[in-house]
Amino acid sequence: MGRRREEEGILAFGRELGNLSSVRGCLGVAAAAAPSGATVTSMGDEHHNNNVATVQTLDGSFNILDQSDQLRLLKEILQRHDIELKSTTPPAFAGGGGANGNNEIRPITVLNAISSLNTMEATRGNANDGDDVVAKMSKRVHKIATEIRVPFQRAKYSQNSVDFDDLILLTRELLMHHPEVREILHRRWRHVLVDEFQDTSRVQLDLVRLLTTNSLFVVGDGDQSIYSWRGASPESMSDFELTFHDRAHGWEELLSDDQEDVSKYLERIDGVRGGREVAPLRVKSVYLMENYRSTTNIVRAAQRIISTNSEKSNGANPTTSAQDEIRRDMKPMRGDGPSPRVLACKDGKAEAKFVVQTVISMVDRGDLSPSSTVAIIYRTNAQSRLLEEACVEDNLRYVVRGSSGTFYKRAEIQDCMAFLKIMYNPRDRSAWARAVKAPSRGIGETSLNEFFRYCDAVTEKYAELGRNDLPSPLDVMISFAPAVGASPIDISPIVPPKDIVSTRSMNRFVPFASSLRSLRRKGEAQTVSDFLLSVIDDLALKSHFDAISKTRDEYEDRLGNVMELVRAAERYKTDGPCISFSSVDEPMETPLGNFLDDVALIADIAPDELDSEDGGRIVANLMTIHSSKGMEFDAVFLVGNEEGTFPTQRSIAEGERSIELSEERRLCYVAMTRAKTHLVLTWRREVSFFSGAIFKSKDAVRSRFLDVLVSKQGTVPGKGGSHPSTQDKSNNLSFKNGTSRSGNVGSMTKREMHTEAKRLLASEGKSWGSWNPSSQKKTIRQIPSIALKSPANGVDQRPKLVLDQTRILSVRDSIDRRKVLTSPQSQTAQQSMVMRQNHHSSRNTSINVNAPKNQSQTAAGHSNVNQATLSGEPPPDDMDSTLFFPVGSSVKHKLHGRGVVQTPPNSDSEFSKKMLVRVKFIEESTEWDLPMDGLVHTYD
Ligand SMILES: Nc1ncnc2c1ncn2[C@@H]1O[C@H](COP(=O)(O)OP(=O)(O)OP(=O)(O)O)[C@@H](O)[C@H]1O
Repeated sequence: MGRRREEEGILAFGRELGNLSSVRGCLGVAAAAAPSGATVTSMGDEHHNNNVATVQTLDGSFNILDQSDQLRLLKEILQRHDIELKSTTPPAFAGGGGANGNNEIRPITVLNAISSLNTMEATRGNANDGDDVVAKMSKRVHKIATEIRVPFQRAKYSQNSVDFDDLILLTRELLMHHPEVREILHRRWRHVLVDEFQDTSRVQLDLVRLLTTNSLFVVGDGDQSIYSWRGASPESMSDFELTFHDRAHGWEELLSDDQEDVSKYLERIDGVRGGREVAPLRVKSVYLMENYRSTTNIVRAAQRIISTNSEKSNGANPTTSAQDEIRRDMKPMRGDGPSPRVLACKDGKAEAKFVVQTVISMVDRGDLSPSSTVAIIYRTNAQSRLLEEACVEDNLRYVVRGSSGTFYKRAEIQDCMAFLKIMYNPRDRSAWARAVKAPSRGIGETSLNEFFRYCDAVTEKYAELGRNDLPSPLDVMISFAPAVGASPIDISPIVPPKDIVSTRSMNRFVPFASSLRSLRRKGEAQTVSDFLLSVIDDLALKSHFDAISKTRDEYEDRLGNVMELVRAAERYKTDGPCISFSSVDEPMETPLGNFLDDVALIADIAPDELDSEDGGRIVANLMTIHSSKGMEFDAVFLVGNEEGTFPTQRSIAEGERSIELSEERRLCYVAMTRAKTHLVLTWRREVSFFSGAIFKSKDAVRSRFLDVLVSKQGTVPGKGGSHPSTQDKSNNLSFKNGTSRSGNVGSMTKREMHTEAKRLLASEGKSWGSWNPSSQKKTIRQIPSIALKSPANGVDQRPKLVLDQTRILSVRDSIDRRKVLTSPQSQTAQQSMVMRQNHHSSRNTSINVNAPKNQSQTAAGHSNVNQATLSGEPPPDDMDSTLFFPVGSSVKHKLHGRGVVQTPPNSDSEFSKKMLVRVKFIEESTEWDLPMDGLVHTYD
């Protein structure tokens, strides 16, 4: 509205350079604007460690050091101070000193420690960023970081350079201690907008405060705060009012030298004369109560995950927080949609297959169109491997989003593969080029070319001599190793290396050649997966992955990927030793060859980017939860929901109310809220883990997040929640404003409920108009609660609807069942009859706030029906059908015999509510939709 652009400051705190421009600009402006002498780091003396003797200065043309620049500088400083990151004392436990399993401290750890100390120093006196990290630092890391923190700073500033932390910390310091600089920025930016406010750290918040004069607009969702590991403080959002409300300006209490009357100050910077009254800041919170993205069922399911009730450790005395109230009042605008589904799969392979085939069948059935958007979301990058393979196998187009890219193209995977390739096909020069650099051995391009030239010379000489025992490049490299016993091939007398290979290169080749010789021997005895482990150990690849990782998380992510590669190689473990050099001339089908071929097939198909010309087919977007932030998809599949995977083992170890576990919960919320219409959550009954030197399988435990979803009581049985039986049954209406996904209300369709509600209201002489939401917010109760009588005390004017626990009528009598299930058609018809019958009983017995409990139980139980006695494990009461009978699992039915659970129809949102399971029976080869209580699992 005619406002000058420069009046609006948009702050972005992301680490990506693009996003940093505004913060850089801020410091740039500040530095340029600072009067001579008020240089950015002059506050070093005042506020930094007193050891900073020399005042360093930055000018406006400073450059920003990225992490590799920082590490280089750090190593220099460490060297100058004679500080060794390696320790002479043996490690107390694997990974104790550094992430790479030995007692070496990683340079990145020191860098992060310095960052935390700087933040602590800058925010001294406050419970602030860095405290936790400092508390968790080892003594040695703390000591080193303390010793070199100041020299490191000084070195940076002397080069007129800053790092990412400095951008924020220095700007904050500058604005705190130089009112003239602050004023320049206040004049320039009168309106500040911060997006993703939930991800701001305390220091960033200070910066926002310092820049705020009289207008600040922040947007965020505390439930989506997923970057606490990067310093984000989820409280930024909830404490917003506390921070700003009734303050004269943002920087109140942050500055000691702020003397000027605020109204005069604002008049001055506005250029307005004449005593305008300046009101204190008033925080106005606007809750966006309409959700245009997701269906009601998805919104309610996600709310169940995030609600504070689900965090109660013992389920006792569940209270509803104000935040929960607001969440519950959220009005989804897209109708109910299908229920989110929870499914158990046998293992990772079955899970991947299920997800991919479900996507394909959803398109076939018309639930999705080819242009629909689909995401397959997982917690860690390594999980993409099986999903990618399943996509390739079933010809589903896919793309891996996020920086990690497709599995087999990840750096650490390609490094490992390079060694396998040179073992299998030593003439693969690209593999050599990669292998010699993993890790760096000082073998550069020149040395490598010398090696290749020497190989060529050997080939020529052997041809010239007419010899048919031409050594491979691997033989050639191994021939450089010092002879151990009788060397099988001694090439040097035939082609002397010194004519081609320099001494410098030869010195580099010798240790590498020794490693390769020993590895080749192992390859002749070990399976592919064991051999891969030998490659990783013998060549110290973990240290290499450590060195190429910027953070500990990145290192762990890489290790996770590599272990996933080993797991992929396990497929060939019964095929014997991976390589055989006994018949070099005859290409043999070796396990290693088979593995490489299979990988090549997947790697070749795996797209880096999708060709838009190849449109017309649906694309699955594979990504981690973190990468999915901000996106939305018609269908979302969230996989790997087991304890230890999601939430992660590390967060579980921290305890139920830990920051880590809360963040996992928010991650789950973020993932679920990416879905617009379809949401499927899967977990694996069996997962494998690496123990000692082998993979072991173990029974997985369903994620506590899924427990919350499938538990009718809305609590977490076992893992931090009380057992369902101890819970208040009235908590059953899990998706209050939408539909119930489980059986209790599911016996009535929504239309039926409305009709029923109207009928009851009419009989009570009430009308829709008399029903008012209690909340002042825009509360929408799509299915109003109805009661025959209002409570006597008249406090709550909302009538209540109490439905009984009835699911569908269990036709347990075998003769009845035979009659009912004579054909799929008659079964469906009969089933609806059963549903209607049940509905009838609900109406008569249960829509009554005063109905005695046993009355509804009688209706629910239909206790006059004979109980079928089937051997096996009956389904527990608090689970839904698809959960308990995973697709592909074997089941037994008294009449139909053995069968296999089929994919349920996605389009039929009533299906899971009716607790039906689709089964294909072996003898009849017919598919039936049967009530789950007539089925039992078979494990043979
Ligand atoms: N007023 C509206 N009318 C119709 N659709 C809307 C409206 N506002 C938002 N939407 C749609 O709702 C979806 C979510 O909006 P948007 O991405 O802005 O939400 P968000 O708050 O940034 O979500 P998140 O933080 O969860 O990623 C988008 O598809 C958007 O087009």
